[in-house]
Amino acid sequence: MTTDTSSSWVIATRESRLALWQAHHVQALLRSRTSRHVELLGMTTRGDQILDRTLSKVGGKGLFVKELEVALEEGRAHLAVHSLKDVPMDLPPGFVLAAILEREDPRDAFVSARHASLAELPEAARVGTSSLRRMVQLRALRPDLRIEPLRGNLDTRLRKLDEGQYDAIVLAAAGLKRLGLEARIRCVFDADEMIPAAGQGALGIEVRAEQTELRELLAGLNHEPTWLAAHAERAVSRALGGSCSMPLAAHAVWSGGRLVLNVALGAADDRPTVLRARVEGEVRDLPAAEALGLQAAAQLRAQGAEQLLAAH
Ligand SMILES: NCc1[nH]cc(CCC(=O)O)c1CC(=O)O
Repeated sequence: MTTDTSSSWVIATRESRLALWQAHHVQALLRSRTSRHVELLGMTTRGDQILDRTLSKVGGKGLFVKELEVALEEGRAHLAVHSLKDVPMDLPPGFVLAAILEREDPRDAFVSARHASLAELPEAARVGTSSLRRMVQLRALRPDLRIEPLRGNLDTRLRKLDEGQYDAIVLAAAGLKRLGLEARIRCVFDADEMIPAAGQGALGIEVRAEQTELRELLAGLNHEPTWLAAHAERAVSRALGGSCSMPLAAHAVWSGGRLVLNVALGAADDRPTVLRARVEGEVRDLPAAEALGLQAAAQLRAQGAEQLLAAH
């Protein structure tokens, strides 16, 4: 089924405030580079319908992406804008990432009404967070805290904090900044101490592989340093099995022309173990970026990643 969309590019997007901000951002960038109309097609995904449950228990991040891919497949839309963090490591056959935009702040943020930082939280304070990755790292930093699941879109999470369900919450700085909620951030975590998720803070644009004209247009939006860093991060996850029920952190930064990749892997159960590794290299192309990711994964395996993964 293909409709006549020859005069416009249609962007498939989820309808959360953050997703719409991101889609409008890409729409504006594209409008300055093409004479075609650029329109949005808002959609509700399975992931949005079940926001009250921990995602890793109901099938993972792919739930935010699938419906958008169906729209691309059916020709109702041409490109899908995603938070790269939510994009599974392997796309279905026929789909490609056409561009990754320059990364916004990749760090996690600490939000609280009464407390200025994690260190200032009283003993046994309740901290809400939505990801296993944050849970295991928070537990390593402050074993006394009561770390509790927190689901929902950004506004919902902030509301639950404001209602007093938690003493503090931890979430991505990028989302808060994009929505003009930066003032809610009391402090950001050092990315070495609370390592971000693969792709955090970056936007990925997905298209059907055969859309050559569109891919050329989107190549102009690609930010090469972010593209390489994100692929190194994503390679770690793929090498370890790529499941989002895995509390894996992977974050790469450029330093003096070299790419430095920090990774951490925790246990999904109550064990306090967090394995960490740091690798770096001169990375000039995609194969080198992915090789760096594999090297980091190998270091985690050498420390016993298998036993942690086996428990999932
Ligand atoms: N998992 C949901 C999600 N996907 C992307 C972001 C934030 C923006 C980004 O990382 O690009 C968030 C919210 C969060 O983790 O707090």
